[in-house]
Amino acid sequence: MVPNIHSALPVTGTKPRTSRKALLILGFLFALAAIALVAMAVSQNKPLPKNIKYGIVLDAGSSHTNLYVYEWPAEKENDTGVVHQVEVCKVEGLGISGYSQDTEKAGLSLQRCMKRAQEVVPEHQHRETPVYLGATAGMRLLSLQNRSIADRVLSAVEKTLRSSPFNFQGARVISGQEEGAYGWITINYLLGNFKQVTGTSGALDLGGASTQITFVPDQEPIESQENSLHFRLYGKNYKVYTHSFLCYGKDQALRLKLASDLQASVRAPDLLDPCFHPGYLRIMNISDLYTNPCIANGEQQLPFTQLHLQGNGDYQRCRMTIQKIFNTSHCPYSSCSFNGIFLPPLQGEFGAFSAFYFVMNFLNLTTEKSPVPLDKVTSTVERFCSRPWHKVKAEFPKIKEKYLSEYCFSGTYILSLLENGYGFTMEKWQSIQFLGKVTLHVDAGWTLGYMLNLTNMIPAEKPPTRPLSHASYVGLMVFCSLVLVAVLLLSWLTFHKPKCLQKGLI
Ligand SMILES: O=c1[nH]cnc2c1ncn2[C@@H]1O[C@H](COP(=O)(O)OP(=O)(O)O)[C@@H](O)[C@H]1O
Ligand SMILES: [Ca+2]
Repeated sequence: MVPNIHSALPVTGTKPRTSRKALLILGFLFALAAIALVAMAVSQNKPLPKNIKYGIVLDAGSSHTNLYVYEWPAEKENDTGVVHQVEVCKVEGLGISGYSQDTEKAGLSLQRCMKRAQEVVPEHQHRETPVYLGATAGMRLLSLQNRSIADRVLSAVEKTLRSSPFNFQGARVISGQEEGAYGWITINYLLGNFKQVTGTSGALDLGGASTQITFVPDQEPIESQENSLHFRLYGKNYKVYTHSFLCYGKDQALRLKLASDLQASVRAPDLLDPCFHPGYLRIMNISDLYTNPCIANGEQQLPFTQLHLQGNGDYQRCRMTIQKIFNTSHCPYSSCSFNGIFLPPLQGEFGAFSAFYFVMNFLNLTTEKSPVPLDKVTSTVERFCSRPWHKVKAEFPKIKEKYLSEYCFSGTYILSLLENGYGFTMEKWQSIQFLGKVTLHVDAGWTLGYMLNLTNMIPAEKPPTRPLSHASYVGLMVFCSLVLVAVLLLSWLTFHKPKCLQKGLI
């Protein structure tokens, strides 16, 4: 019997409509689930609101104190180069070691910059923000001279720091080794050298009372223990040479030179000084010259109390007088810098900062992209020294007279130290870069390295990395969800639609 097509109509007509509805609902649910999946993945993995951390370090140098405020994203703490310097506050007045006569003032002097730090760090983060003070060569010298006064100065600065709302983590004199090591860590961290296969960069720091040289030498082992440091950073071992020359910062070196000139002269109160400009005159108290352990005795034998320095701006002679403060007569190692201190052959690139930079920058010797050749540096310093003092003063009326009058000596001293002291030849000179800031905003110096170390921000081993970045992860999740929906739709069309189409019902 031929089936009655008409009688079948109502039956076959209602069934597909019901299953189509069900399929539509199913499809809708799947799409909804897929969208929910994507939404969940996005919301779950989107970066948390930016969580910034702060750290404060006070660099209590021999000439003055600087306060640095650093910030970094909390979630990237163990990456390199993520720390920014958000503030540098220059403390007015003397370096803390200069308050030996009135130790309380050392603490009070820091108050203005501590207030400034309170404005920079958001109030709700004051309590968790660590504050460190590291004192360098000025305090090293004061400790050698009078330990109890040095301790009183440290107690006074500690009192000020403790009374601030920040998390006080200590005020101490750091060793010359630490100063060298942290300067080296700072520049290599900021240059990203710890995570690259390229080598590290050496660090040259010139202060007022000490100077540091730090680099990874080719030669092993490092012949003297006290010049040898071992680090394991981001899964790599570093054997680093460092030395800090106490009394060879530029201010103490000038005193060493004057004391040596006095010894060599007829011991008259008038001294012709080739390291100052022609026409420059400075009157110094002899007692000021012999006030610290850099210059041992000698004062008592002098028949006058004041020294009259008269500049004659002679670079070559200045170099010769400076040369006398480097003793190169003995070396108990395979090679030495001066004063019998071990120095392995110089290796790699060097970043020279602090006063190395201030002086070279003043002389316009840091502006060019590639390093200025040694002979050009020498002729620039030579020319500058020969200029009459009144002309120099007239040209730079805004520069502090103390700095301006000493750029001739400082420039000559830098050349003597680097060329004769450390052995930077014409060729090796080209590997020195004079740096004020390493990256855009961060000053080169030991403070950042000190903070990175004390906050454990440089891990010994490589931190585990996620296989995918956040963006690729979300992208992949979206893509997979879309594929899922497409497959479901396709399978629905493949298994159901043909049946309906066959019957011409859709
Ligand atoms: O603008 C400048 N021009 C020249 N020298 C500067 C300038 N600013 C700072 N200095 C010098 O840089 C040196 C900084 O030494 P610091 O006070 O850090 O001593 P330290 O590191 O030996 O303890 C001092 O000799 C200071 O006079
Ligand atoms: Ca310094």
